[in-house]
Amino acid sequence: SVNDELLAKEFLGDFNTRAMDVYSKSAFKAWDYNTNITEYNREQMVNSNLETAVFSKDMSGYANAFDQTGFTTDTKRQLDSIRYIGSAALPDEELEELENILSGMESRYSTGKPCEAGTCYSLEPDLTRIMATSHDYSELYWAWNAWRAEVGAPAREDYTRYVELKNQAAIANDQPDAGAYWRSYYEVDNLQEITEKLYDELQPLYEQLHAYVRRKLFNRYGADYINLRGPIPAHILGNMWAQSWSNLYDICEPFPGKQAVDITPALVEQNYDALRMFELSDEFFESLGLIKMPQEFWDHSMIEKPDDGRDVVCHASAWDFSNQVDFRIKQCTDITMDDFITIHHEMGHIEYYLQYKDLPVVYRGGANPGFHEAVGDVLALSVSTPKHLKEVGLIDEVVDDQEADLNFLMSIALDKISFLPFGYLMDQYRWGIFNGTTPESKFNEDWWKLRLRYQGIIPPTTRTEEDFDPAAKYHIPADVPYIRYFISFVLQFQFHETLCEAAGQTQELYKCDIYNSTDAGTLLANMLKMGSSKPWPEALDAIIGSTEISAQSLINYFQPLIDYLKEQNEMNGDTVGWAEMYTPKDPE
Ligand SMILES: O=C(CCC(O)(O)[C@H](Cc1ccccc1)NC(=O)c1ccccc1)N[C@@H](Cc1ccccc1)C(=O)O
Ligand SMILES: [Zn+2]
Repeated sequence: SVNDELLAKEFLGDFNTRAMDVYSKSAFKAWDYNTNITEYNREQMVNSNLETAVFSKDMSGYANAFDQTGFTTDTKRQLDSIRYIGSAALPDEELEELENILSGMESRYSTGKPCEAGTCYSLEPDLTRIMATSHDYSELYWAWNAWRAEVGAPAREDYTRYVELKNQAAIANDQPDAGAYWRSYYEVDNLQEITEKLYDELQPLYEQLHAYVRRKLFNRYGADYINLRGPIPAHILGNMWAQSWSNLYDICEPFPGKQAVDITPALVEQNYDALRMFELSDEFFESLGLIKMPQEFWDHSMIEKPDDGRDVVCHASAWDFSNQVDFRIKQCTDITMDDFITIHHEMGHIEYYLQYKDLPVVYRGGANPGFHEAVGDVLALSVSTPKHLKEVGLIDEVVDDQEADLNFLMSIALDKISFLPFGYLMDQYRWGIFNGTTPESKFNEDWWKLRLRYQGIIPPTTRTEEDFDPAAKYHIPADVPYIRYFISFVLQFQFHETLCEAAGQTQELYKCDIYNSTDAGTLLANMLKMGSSKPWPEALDAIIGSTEISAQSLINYFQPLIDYLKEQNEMNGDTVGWAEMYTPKDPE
């Protein structure tokens, strides 16, 4: 083996040039498929991925040939990131099988359209709108079941083979299973302990919100469907996966009519379209002195669902074409507050791409995947404040008192606190499958055990192993890890706290809006510029001055609401938790 750092650096330079070319070609093929799902585009993408895998395998061989003794940390870090190549480590035949399974699962999910009485319903926007706006127990029941029948159960066979191939690839990358391989992105040997500790600290907040919301749903749907000491039926929480409950704001509002916080009506009234929503978001990023979206972004992004009958992957994503020029968002934007927030989330990914675009390709990633998910959400915390929404004309007046504050905190909690158990359980579930704890015979049973244990929800109707409900959530058939979002939801409040200090905002954290603060922007940008060139505690230290991830900032932010929820639950005589199992009545 070669112990020559000059040679290693020459190899790394050569790799960087060739990798940009190879990755760029396959990104454009993937873009063509994602924005126009056809058999031809699918095959083009699969073949391109197979070519990329040949390149990755070659490069991994070269990187492995170096004896790193005495090499600098940076050279070692770059070589190591080239050595581990994911599914490309599979033999050609297995890799092709996996690529076909992956694109097949993605197609099934993205083209799924359940039909009823001659009308067919897409997930976005049709079923999403029903789940968000309907108060009809049986209509919600239909949408919830129809989606799972269409894209869940049919994915089960593919998923079983997917698990085998993913584990085979992990072993070829010196990892015991695919879950261990995914966790290795975080470069710590105790990620499960870290996330479990965070969850234990946050669980009390969730169970207060759960009890409060259960009471409100009891008032709406009655004792036939809601048990005040039990779990909540999964289909009446305003979201297809019960992962964010902001669409229940109308029945959860602490002080009705005191302070409007839902801007969906205003967006529609003021004739906002997707482009104007994107421009408003970009303007916020620019106000911090961050890099604005380049012209290519505006020229080539797909920000609306095409109306020419094409099938597209509607689930939002942000793309880096590895050529330091092309950066795009693909989103089927609906004119809602939810989608306005998602725009910031996706633009946060693009901002990260722009900030690290001149680093070596191997360092063009988040400090850890949770960092990448947090960037846009941090800015959205400022954008969502009544103060900011008034400044951009989306609400008429700001009421500045305790009651208005609680209304606002409730609207944010219904997104952020409700998400925590879901963000936590998604990969608990998949880690359990990958390490063999959950056998194929219990794929659905174990899913609902976790959904009950962490979210306190139950299916509205009996589920069996004929079903495969996890596959009704994009990230499962799309092979996208999820613990990144749980970590992001904790990190984003630590970032928010620090950026608010940098912006000289001294009042309560939940009132802070960093708009126009280039001091805050600079602090954020300096961390983003690091990409994945250093272990994530160093990036965390660079922005917040500590290497520790902590739930304390999130708890501080919501403290007034937590007190309110405890008071309300006690006043209603409601016990927190969901110990009493029951079966909701079937809808008429
Ligand atoms: O899935 C997303 C947003 C899509 C995305 O931006 O995270 C996207 C997912 C994805 C899609 C295709 C392939 C891989 C990942 N991720 C990115 O576009 C992305 C990922 C890593 C780096 C840069 C961009 N959000 C999650 C969780 C979430 C986050 C924030 C608010 C609400 C909900 C969800 O909807 O369940
Ligand atoms: Zn994201």
